Amino acid sequence: MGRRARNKQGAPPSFEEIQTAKEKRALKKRKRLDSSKASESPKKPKAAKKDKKPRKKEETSETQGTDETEFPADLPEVDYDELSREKKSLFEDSEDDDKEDDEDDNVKVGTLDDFDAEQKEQIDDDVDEYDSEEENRAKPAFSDEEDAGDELEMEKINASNMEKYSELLDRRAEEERLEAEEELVEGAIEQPRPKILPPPGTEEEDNPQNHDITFVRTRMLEIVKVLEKFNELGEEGRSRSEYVDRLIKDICEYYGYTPFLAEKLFDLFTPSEAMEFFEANEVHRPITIRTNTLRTRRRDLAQALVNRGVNLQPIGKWTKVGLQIFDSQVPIGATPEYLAGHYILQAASSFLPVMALDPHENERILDMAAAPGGKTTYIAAMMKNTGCVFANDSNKARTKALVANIHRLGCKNVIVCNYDAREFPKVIGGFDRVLLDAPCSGTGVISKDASVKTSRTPKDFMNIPHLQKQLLLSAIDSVNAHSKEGGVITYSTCSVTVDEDECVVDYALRKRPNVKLVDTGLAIGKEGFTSYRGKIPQKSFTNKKVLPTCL
Ligand SMILES: C[S@@+](CC[C@H](N)C(=O)[O-])C[C@H]1O[C@@H](n2cnc3c(N)ncnc32)[C@H](O)[C@@H]1O
Repeated sequence: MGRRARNKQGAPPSFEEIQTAKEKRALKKRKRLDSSKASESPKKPKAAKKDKKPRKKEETSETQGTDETEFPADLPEVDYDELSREKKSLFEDSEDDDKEDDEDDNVKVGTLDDFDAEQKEQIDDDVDEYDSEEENRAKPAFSDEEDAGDELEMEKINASNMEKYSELLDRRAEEERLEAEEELVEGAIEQPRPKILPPPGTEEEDNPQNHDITFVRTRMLEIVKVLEKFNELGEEGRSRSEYVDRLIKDICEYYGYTPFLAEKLFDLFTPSEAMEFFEANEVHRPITIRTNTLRTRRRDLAQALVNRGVNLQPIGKWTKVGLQIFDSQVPIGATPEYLAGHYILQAASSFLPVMALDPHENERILDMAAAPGGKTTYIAAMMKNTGCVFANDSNKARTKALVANIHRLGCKNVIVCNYDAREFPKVIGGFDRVLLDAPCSGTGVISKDASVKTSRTPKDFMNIPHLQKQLLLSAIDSVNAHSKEGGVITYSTCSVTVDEDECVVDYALRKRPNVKLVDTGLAIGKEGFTSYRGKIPQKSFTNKKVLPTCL
């Protein structure tokens, strides 16, 4: 069965990851031991050269602590080395307009240099101790198999090796965290057939243990471990469903979901994937912006924002318009560049439906559920303000934000309309491409809207898919199947449930046999479900868009 793409950010390590890390660490320890022995050999006089104080663990965490206080709690932690590298690569990026970019390649961004200097200053204090450690310990003590050679060269921290040094510190902190997590789980798990479930009759919710979140968290991890290897670890006389029931209750207690939604979401994944999913929903998504190429280029925008004290980097290789914001001395939604429409605050994932739609210049495009316009304005930019985009939304109040964004971003090829999109084929048809970014339950954006955890009911998962199915049929009926290059529909939601995604597409394919699935051409993402509880007879839908074949 295909599984959903995992969002690794902020998620706890899976048990497989813990296991792999454990083996890696054992290997490293052996290497360290070997190299310590080697360092005692008289051939390495350096190890005994100076009498410097050994590095203290707390100093590493203190540095991290300072970093944390420098940033607001809702912003992600920053890997400054990575950031610095990415910043530099940002200015080496080849954008669409390569020629102009070449001219700007030598542009000097003062704050980038300042940033490098600051970064160096920050670690300068550590350098002496690092030197001493470098000399007192066996050299490859931090080393991984892959970079042991490089580290042997690291005589002293300097501009060229400070990134490596920082990576080593990060790795060490990560190792310690994993070890702690591992001990937590293994402490209870390593004995055969541990008794994790409360004895029958003591399950009552007034049992104070069931509300002690540390206890509940440990138990969740233990139960997941058992469920992953039930035959080996399941307690005799206890069924799998007893473990699952306890786990669902613990998920509700710990993360605050209703039992209905916790179970619905849990059922989409393996137990450890489910835990990663629930954990990821507790972590704020990165703040990202999309460059409005109708007004500026990403390089110029980045430079302007860096000059205002914004720490940023490109989102990834798959987008040339996205930037991730780490921290900022100014409100990102109120800079002069924002007001001038040089960018829009937009989740990186929301670029993807538009990239899959792949709008071309001079086409006629329908965005069926468009407010507040993040995707409409991207479509307009990709079309370079040519052709025509119909931006529709049934909610009149929301069209105000849509109009405001269209104006701010300078989109001149957009017509805003306010219909129930189910009626759209009767209003106007013959579009080259249609985007249906459907209204949905929001189960994929719980980190943004935690109210979903308690507000969604079983009825929602009947009514919402029903509307989505009707909208998708309208989308298909609004497209011109004979369109030269187009005839394409992209269906997207912010939800992870099969009812709202695969089942909706499956329904449309059955109702409109002239339609077929085509690849999105996106470089990221994973295959979705090919079957789910006997519901989906079709092939995988993820990373597919809908293409009506000629009638
Ligand atoms: C997920 S949001 C769209 C977000 C938008 N595409 C963007 O990128 O900014 C779904 C939208 O569908 C609209 N909507 C709900 N039911 C609709 C219907 N029957 N016809 C058209 N729009 C509808 C909602 O008002 C909401 O604005």
